[in-house]
Amino acid sequence: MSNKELAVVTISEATNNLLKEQLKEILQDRVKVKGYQINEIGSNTINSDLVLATNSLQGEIDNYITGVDDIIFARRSLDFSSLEMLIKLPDGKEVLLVNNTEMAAYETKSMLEKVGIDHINLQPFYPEKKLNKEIDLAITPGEKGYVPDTVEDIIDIGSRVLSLTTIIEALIKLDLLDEKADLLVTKHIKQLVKLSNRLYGNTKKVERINQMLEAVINHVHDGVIYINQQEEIEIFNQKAEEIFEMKAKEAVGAKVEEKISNTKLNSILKTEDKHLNDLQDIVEKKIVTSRVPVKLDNEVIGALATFKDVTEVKKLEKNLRRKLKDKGHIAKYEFSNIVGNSTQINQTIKKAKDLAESESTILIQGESGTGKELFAQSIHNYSNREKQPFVAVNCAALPENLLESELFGYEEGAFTGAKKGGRPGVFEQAHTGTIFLDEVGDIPLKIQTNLLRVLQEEEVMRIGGTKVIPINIRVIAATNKNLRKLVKEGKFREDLYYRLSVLPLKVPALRKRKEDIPLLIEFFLQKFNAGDLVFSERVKSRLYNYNWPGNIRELENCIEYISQTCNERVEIGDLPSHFHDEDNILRKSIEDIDCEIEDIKSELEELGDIKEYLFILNELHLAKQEGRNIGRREIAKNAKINNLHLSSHMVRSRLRKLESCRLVNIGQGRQGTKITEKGIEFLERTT
Ligand SMILES: Nc1ncnc2c1ncn2[C@@H]1O[C@H](COP(=O)(O)OP(=O)(O)OP(=O)(O)O)[C@@H](O)[C@H]1O
Repeated sequence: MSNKELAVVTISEATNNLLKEQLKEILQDRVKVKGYQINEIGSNTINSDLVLATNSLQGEIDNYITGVDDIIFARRSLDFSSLEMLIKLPDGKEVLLVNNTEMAAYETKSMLEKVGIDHINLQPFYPEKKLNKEIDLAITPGEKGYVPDTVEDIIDIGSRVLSLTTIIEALIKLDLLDEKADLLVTKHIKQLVKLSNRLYGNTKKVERINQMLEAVINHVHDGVIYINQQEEIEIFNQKAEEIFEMKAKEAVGAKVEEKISNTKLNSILKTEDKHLNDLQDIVEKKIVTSRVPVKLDNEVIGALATFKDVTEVKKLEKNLRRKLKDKGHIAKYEFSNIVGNSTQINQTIKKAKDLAESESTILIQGESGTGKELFAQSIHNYSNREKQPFVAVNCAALPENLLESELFGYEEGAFTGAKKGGRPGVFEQAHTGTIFLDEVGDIPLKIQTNLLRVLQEEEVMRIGGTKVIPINIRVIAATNKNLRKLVKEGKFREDLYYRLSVLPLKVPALRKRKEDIPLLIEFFLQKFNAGDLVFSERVKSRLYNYNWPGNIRELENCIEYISQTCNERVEIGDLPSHFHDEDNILRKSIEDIDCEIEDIKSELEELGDIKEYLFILNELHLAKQEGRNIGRREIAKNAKINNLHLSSHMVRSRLRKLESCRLVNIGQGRQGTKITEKGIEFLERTT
């Protein structure tokens, strides 16, 4: 369930239930829908993100609800299917129009008149109203209880449902229009088109469909075309403009065959058959088309088609095929390939082995480069499916339409060069084996819905296909994102999250299992044939204390870099620059300082007599303690007194060396040279 909430406020319980039902059907589990009857609100506060109240509560609702900024007053429309009966009533017939409030009665009257029911004489009637003449017929939108007993016949046109405009307004406010547009259009388009045709005849065309409907149609990701009985185009959405490279202005009103050859839409008017997911070449493009007749009273009044352009997918597909071929569908790694001996990694391996034995979906979570895929492959190879395929798909690497085809496949002929029998998606390829959905947190919402269905029903339908293919797979998903957070933000379906995270496995970050670093360094040195490289103590310490944001992958890259750039010995300066960035280094440990001091000591020893360096540092330290400056001449003089041969020139070169080790700071002119904190530490630890 999403964390968004919508409150529906009405007068009657019946209306409340009806509106809630309608909203739930559209919003499904994306938004929590709560119902309140106005009289029952009392002192209860409503904390929903959005309130949808019936129109008759305008002006009144403020007395009941405070602190809610967003209130939509529901406009409601009729259930179109019942209008036929009203059309058949004789002209001028007097009819009671019964509703639960005065406002609602007048609203319904005006709505009926707007849709063309203006040939009968509608008399609004509501509870307080007195009936001063006898009328034998009442029309009511679901409020039969208010019809006076004297009335003989009642036509119940059904409760008024939320108008499309209101639904769209709510979806916009809940930030869900993009996601729900496809669903809305399929639900409403047929009804509205039917109505506009039936009630307005053919003289008034697409302008009869309100602007909001057009907005919805234009939001749909597929091209949409609707033709009437005369084969004239009435609806031509923006996506259709793109696919057919033609403006709607040019298309609407024209015969479909004159504008677009080969849509086969006009034949649907005659055959009345449905054609779902056909693959066609239209305007030199590969298009997946679905066509359905639109019927009223069993009479075909038009035909509707949707078009999905798959040309682009085809191009991307080629590259992807190549990549996948390189990859093969086998899992190379086993648990024994996982390098490390820390308690953390050993526990993770143990848990993974336990999980491998079950058949349930596993969700592996961990930072990037921690070895999630390595674990997924090892789990597969440890499971009963080890001899079956292991198919990995990186959900973040592919654009939406390509990912869809990658997962679910295409039917025969979808792409030039595609194999006979179409191309199976990874679900089919992984049949009887394991599918590894890497970066699962990056799957677009639209595909999440399909994915959930495949996981629940254990069957797939290829794009352009009609048959369902049963599949038997074990799913391992991985992500470096916080899926729970994505669910809260509405970016990941909660139901899918629960479906995937049946068995969670957390792979620890490298910085949390430092003991493994030396083992991994050794392992990668062997891998890159650089086993005889010697690391200085400082390098070892730096690699140990580095925070490794890219985890093992970064360590692997680092060792590869070193193996190519260094010979024999690796010094601190040989590491890439970001290894020197303070932000990337964990707070230094005592061992780290010790190692560093050892390194400097051996470096200075190599340069000559270390005593000379220690003498200079000592002189600087004494001067610092006494709060005076000391120059290189004075140091040279004092050295002589102590039987040490150090010319002022020699002092200068040694100071430079000490500065490069950050043990001293050489100041300008009279400022003189100062020992640093690190210099003092070095002195204390070395003497
Ligand atoms: N414990 C380990 N022992 C040896 N090699 C490892 C280990 N963990 C990871 N690797 C290696 O590190 C690299 C990254 O691992 P992998 O691709 O499995 O990480 P990941 O967590 O799936 O990364 P991402 O989240 O970026 O997809 C691979 O080359 C893998 O072989």
